[in-house]
Amino acid sequence: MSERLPHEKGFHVSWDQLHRDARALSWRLDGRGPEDGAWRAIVAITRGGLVPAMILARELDIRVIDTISVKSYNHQEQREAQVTKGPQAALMGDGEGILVVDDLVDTGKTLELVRKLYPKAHFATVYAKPKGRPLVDTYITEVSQDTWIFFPWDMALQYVQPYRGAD
Ligand SMILES: O=P(O)(O)OC[C@H]1O[C@H](OP(=O)(O)OP(=O)(O)O)[C@H](O)[C@@H]1O
Ligand code: HPA
Ligand SMILES: [Mg+2]
Repeated sequence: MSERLPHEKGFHVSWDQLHRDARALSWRLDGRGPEDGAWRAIVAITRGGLVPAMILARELDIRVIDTISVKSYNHQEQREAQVTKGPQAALMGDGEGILVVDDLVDTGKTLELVRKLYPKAHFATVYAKPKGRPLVDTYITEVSQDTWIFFPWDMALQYVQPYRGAD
């Protein structure tokens, strides 16, 4: 977390916004697969990639879906990523025709690791920050590096005091 916090700004994403942005991502990816425009499968990077992956799979009519789990570790300031669960090797090959999906790219460490494993895959995220942008092929919305993106699964509705009448 050391390099993740504190952040100057917050970008709050509702379920509705995420749904719209993931749909927009699917329109951008439609017909761009290597064989007649088709994608062979979607691979979601857990856990954040699972929700966008479902929406893309629905929009693009892709029914072969697998996952890759990447865990980040802190070793004296340096964040290292490690794969703790991979997708089916027979499905993946070098990644040709595979759409690898995540919710966002931040420093790019996660995508860097997955890219090394599947260099021919297409990497798509809904959101991107400048540092990670070179590692993603297609994304929808960019936010600055000092912005923390708050996803709907990490939030809850809360009571707020009226503008007049607090304390
Ligand atoms: O570009 P990076 O700096 O690597 O950061 C981006 C990754 O970090 C978050 O996942 P996290 O590792 O927090 O796990 P989660 O998806 O299970 O929440 C996010 O969902 C991306 O996968
Ligand atoms: O901005 C972010 N929001 C949520 N999770 C994240 N993981 C890396 N960066 C972020
Ligand atoms: Mg993640």
